[in-house]
Amino acid sequence: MNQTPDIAKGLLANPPQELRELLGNPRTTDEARQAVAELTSPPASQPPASTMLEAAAALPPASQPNGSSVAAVKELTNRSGDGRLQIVNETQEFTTELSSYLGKWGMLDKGFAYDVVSVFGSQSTGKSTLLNRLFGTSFDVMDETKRQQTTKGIWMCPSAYSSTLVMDVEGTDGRERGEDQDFERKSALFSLASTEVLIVNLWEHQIGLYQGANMGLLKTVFEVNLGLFGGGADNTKPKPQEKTLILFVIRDHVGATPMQNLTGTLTQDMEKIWASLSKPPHLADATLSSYFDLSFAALPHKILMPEKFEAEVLELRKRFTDRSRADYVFQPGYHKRIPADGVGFYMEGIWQQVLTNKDLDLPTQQELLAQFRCDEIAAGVIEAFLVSAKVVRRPVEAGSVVEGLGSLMQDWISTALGKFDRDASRYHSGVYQRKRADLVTALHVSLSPMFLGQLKNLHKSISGDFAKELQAGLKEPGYDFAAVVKNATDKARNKFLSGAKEIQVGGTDWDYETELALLDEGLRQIADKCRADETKKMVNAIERTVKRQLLEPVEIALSKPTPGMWDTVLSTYAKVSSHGEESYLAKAKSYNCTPEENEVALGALRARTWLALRRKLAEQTSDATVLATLRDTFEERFRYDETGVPRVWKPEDDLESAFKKAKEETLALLPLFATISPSEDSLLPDLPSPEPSFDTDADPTSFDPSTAFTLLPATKLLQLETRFKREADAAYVEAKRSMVSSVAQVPLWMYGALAVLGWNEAMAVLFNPLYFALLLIAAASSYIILQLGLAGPILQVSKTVFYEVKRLATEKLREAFAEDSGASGARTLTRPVPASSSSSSSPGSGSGSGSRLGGIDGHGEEARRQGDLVGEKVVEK
Ligand SMILES: Nc1nc2c(ncn2[C@@H]2O[C@H](COP(=O)(O)OP(=O)(O)OP(=O)(O)O)[C@@H](O)[C@H]2O)c(=O)[nH]1
Repeated sequence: MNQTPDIAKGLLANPPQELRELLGNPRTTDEARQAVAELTSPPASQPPASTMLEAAAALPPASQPNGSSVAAVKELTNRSGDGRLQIVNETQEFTTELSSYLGKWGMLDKGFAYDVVSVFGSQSTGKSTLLNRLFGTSFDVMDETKRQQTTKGIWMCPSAYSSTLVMDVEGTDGRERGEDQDFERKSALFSLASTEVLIVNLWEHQIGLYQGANMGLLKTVFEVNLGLFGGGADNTKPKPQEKTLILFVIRDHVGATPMQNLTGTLTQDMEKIWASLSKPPHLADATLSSYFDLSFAALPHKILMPEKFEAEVLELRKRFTDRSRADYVFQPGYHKRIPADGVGFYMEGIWQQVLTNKDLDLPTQQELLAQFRCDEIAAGVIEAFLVSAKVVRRPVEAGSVVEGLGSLMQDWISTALGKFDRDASRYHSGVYQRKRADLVTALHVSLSPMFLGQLKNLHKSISGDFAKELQAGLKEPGYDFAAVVKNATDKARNKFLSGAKEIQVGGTDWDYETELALLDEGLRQIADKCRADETKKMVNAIERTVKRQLLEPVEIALSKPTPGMWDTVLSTYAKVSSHGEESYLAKAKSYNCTPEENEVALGALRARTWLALRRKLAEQTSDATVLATLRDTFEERFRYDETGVPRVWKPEDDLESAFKKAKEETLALLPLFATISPSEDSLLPDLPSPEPSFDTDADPTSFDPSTAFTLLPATKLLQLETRFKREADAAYVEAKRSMVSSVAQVPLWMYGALAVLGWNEAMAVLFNPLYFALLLIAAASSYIILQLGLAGPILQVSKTVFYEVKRLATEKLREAFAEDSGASGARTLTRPVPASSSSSSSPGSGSGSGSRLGGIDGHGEEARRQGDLVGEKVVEK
């Protein structure tokens, strides 16, 4: 079972001092930190072995628990197709694939935690061999048998042991290029612009040969360096890191000459070369050490002393990997401060400049790089930002209020700026700051519609809640309208303000005041509408009360017409109207109505009160009502006496005078209904103006002020007078009749005569038991019939029976008399009739016969008539 993760965990749980320093070092990669974090936090599952390897590879070998195995993995990678890249080919073209290769090599996210080393030296001096041994790279090594130049142009390969990019530069002695030093100069420029450590590879026996190829190379390097980092006369631009380490690796060091001597000789040679340079005036005093540090290493003969060679190579490797060593070569002062993800673009730019421009302007290159990379990073950041924002943008556009939108927006901005800062802050500071400001603006601009949308949605939702709140408040018993509106408004405003402030993003000039003003206006309109509705309801309620108070007294007054009736009506009207207005004003106080609104509402109330009065008056002065009132008045005077007792007209009463008086008095009241005419004109009310603007839906009818006090026209009065007279006359006739009928009654003396004449019969009945019993039975039957209410039906049945008997008797009698007459008629007709009698030639006989027949017929008809009369008389009896 592999216990490496547990060991690593234990180590990381209580890290040694070196590891702590490493984690605190800004050059330690994010990847390494991430892997350490994963190991130290409790894992959901075992971390993959690759993560462990990556983490270990990202740490310097000194802290690698199993460094050799990691290197082996990387070496394998380097030997594969992706392991190296020719960044500049034989025709001096720069590769287009450097960035993608850097990605494959896992270098892009290293930030500044990477190093660049390049090697210079004569051709076929074992440079590629040295690099391969030192860094585990896979540069081509010369075939011993052919002795041909192998490295053409510039190659790059990552180190297997650290985040180091290694460049193998074509040999500089120009044996195969002739004396053309063009490429040598360009490659030196290129290397110095991007390299921290320049390895100068030379044989031990070349040292001291001042005129050798290496010396020419170094002179070129120094000259180029002055052009690059000398700054020229222009000191306005910031200088890049200007120091470079030159590491002399003395090959085939046999040890005969002490190292100290060799380094001394080389240093002297460098100083000589430096002194021999033609420097610009402002750099006349510049020393070699201002621009270069010199370092030395020696390696034994690879063929003759292979083991020693290997051992020394391993030792030399530590100077490239072990940060704790004093002679560690990648000191921060040498780093060219190009972030790893910009190396591809930067090197390409440098090479293009090298090809076209002899005076390479590094600050401009770094600015260009910064601009390019900052734009790229910002674009990536914005893309991720928009993806996050898209999820929330939809509901906002659909009209929803997204809770916590402000925090979300802040998070997106923080995340975006965090990413941008992490990647872009490594570039040119000025450009980074500028691009950051641009990014912030772009982020704010892209969020601005969401801010405005959320404000609108807040406005809408709060307006809805406000209306509901008002409705609920107005349903409370005894509510105070002004207080309800104020509470709801305060609540709505506070909600809006807290929502609007929540989505305010720092650094923006986003303004919610405009929307707040719109909200205020909207709330005011809703409250006004509500107030108008409530005012209408209130006016309607007052109107109902006013009508109740007004109409009954008016009806009573007009049903008993008197000359003072209009005074009563108008004073009631005035009292009720003013009471209604007072109660409106008392209630309207809490509605905060404006004086204009009060005026309109009061106008409406007055108009409606007047209309109600007018309608009632119209109703009371309709034909039927006026006639009924007159009739009642007339009857009251004619049919009842002064004490209210109904009159029974007697012959001695003066019916005509009484009738005349009652009729005249009643007719005198009719003109009262014609116009509203109080005893004093001052009692006439001021006519209200018809309501034009208040609740026209409720009662749009208006009235004509010119006929406001007229009720009945003269023609109508005449009609009513005529109709009334007719009715009064009928009443007179009826009274007269009743008087006659009372005159035709049985005289009193008849009752006396009846008592005297019928005394004996009455006594006979009373003292005869049979008659008396029959009388009692008859009385008892009558009583029962009356008690059961059968008198009517019995009477009806009796009548029916009587009429039926009468009819039958009449028919029988008629038949009987008809038969009797028929028999005598028949007897007359049986007499012989002369033949001539049927002849019509004798006018005498004709006429005689005719008169006889006529006599017979007239006799029969007469007899029948007499029979009928007798029959009828019998039946009547
Ligand atoms: N004497 C000696 N020969 C070496 C040493 N290292 C490598 N060689 C040999 O030198 C020859 C050239 O090696 P390379 O590594 O190709 O040299 P190079 O400088 O990269 O050659 P180019 O790329 O063509 O310029 C090879 O045949 C190696 O075996 C060394 O330390 N001493």
